[in-house]
Amino acid sequence: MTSKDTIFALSSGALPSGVAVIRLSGPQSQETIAQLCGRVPLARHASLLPIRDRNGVMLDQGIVLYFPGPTSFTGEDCAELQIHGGRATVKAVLAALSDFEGLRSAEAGEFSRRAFLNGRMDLVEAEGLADLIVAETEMQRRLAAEQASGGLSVLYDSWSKRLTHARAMIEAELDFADEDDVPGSVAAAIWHDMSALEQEIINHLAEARTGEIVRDGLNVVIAGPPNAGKSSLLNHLAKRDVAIVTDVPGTTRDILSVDLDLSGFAVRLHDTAGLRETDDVVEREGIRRTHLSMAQAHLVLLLSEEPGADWPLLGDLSSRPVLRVGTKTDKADPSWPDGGADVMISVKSGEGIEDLISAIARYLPDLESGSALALPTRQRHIASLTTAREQIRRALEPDAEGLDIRAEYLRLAGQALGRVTGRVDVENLLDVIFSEFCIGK
Ligand SMILES: Nc1nc2c(c(=O)[nH]1)N(C=O)[C@@H](CNc1ccc(C(=O)N[C@@H](CCC(=O)O)C(=O)O)cc1)CN2
Ligand SMILES: Nc1nc2c(ncn2[C@@H]2O[C@H](COP(=O)(O)OP(=O)(O)OP(=O)(O)O)[C@@H](O)[C@H]2O)c(=O)[nH]1
Ligand SMILES: [Mg+2]
Repeated sequence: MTSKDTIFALSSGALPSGVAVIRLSGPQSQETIAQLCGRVPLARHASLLPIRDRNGVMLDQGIVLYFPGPTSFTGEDCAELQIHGGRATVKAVLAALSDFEGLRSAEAGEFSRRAFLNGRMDLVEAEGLADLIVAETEMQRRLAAEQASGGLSVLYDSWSKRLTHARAMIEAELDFADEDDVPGSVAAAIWHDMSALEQEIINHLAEARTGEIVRDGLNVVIAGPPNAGKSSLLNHLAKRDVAIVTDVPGTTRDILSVDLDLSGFAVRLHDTAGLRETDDVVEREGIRRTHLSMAQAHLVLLLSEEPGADWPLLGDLSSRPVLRVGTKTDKADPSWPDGGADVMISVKSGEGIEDLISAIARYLPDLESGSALALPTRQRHIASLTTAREQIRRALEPDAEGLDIRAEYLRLAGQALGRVTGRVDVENLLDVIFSEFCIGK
């Protein structure tokens, strides 16, 4: 399938840059390059060519590439203009491209979308590619790279195959059980495998939390009474003055978030409004938001200058894991009790900060270095995988209805899996039947 429009876009990053890459995809890619550059380079060979507008005015000299479909990134004819990355240069070349009839700017993700529609990659891979581009930490990169290169797709496809095979066996038993060349009760053997498959999906889904933490970061909420030093800690860990710090209790009202890289993992730190009874409407709204973010946290850092006194007051604040952090140790009399603090810190002296970071790191997933990260990451996948699991469970119920109904549950499970990779197919059911038995004799 080819799209009618030829699309183009600046595919490299922010300008100015040393070199800027403009990509084209669609039926007019070749003709556009011919007119713009005077000739079309040999397929997949870089050529240094002039780039001229329709009046023959030279805009730049660039490295030009032509990738004929279907063996291109999108599966369509593609081209690349690698030009000087000045704002005006890029603007002029993009304007020259707009002048061509039938060419238009690409929408967000449109190259990948075409690659998917042309069967160059599946949905999971396309999503992995999108994650790879925004990956900021080593773990995010590894997770996205595994997904973009088809690691997850292989797993999901193998599950789909098993479901299809099971259905084929049931179909065969239903349709041809009275014929000699189909072994009797062959379907019985597949229930064992379906039960194993259900368990594999359960195990995979059990890693969804890890996948989400790796992809979206560990959510760490800094909470505690006003003036405890929450914003000071955020600034200290972020190594910049993100939050306003004053000695006025109730300074922070909005939630401020900062992303940190902790041993290759993304950690999202949230500074919050100090918890106290107040009549100030704005501060009350801030405190309401503090409670909301605490409820969603993977970890709450409960800060207090007077640990022993505050914690009982703060009471059962969080249903989430909590680290009790005593603050401003530089001010405190060393003989004071720590009130059961997990860590004592001072942002002024730096004391205890490394201990705090180590304590937070203990809440990060324990992943083997170098191993493939085939984890579910997106709600979309998790929802469909859960549906698949539920349908398999139904098919396995001991008092389930007849074979035909149980086969239907397996079909629905396969459909749910197919929605994950974006290749819901039914055609290969017949292929499997014919390859396993000589029915068409
Ligand atoms: N200059 C440039 N660099 C780039 C990209 C690009 O589009 N342009 N990529 C964009 O994401 C990534 C590389 N990904 C790509 C994936 C497939 C094909 C491609 O043309 N595949 C054909 C032919 C493969 C071959 O040469 O053997 C194919 O698979 O049939 C190109 C780039 C990263 N670097
Ligand atoms: N000596 C000392 N002072 C600190 C330390 N940490 C914070 N402070 C001071 O404590 C005061 C309050 O700090 P903030 O970081 O604004 O406290 P907060 O918990 O964000 O307060 P609210 O936003 O009002 O809830 C400021 O005057 C800080 O300079 C510390 O480690 N040592
Ligand atoms: Mg604050």
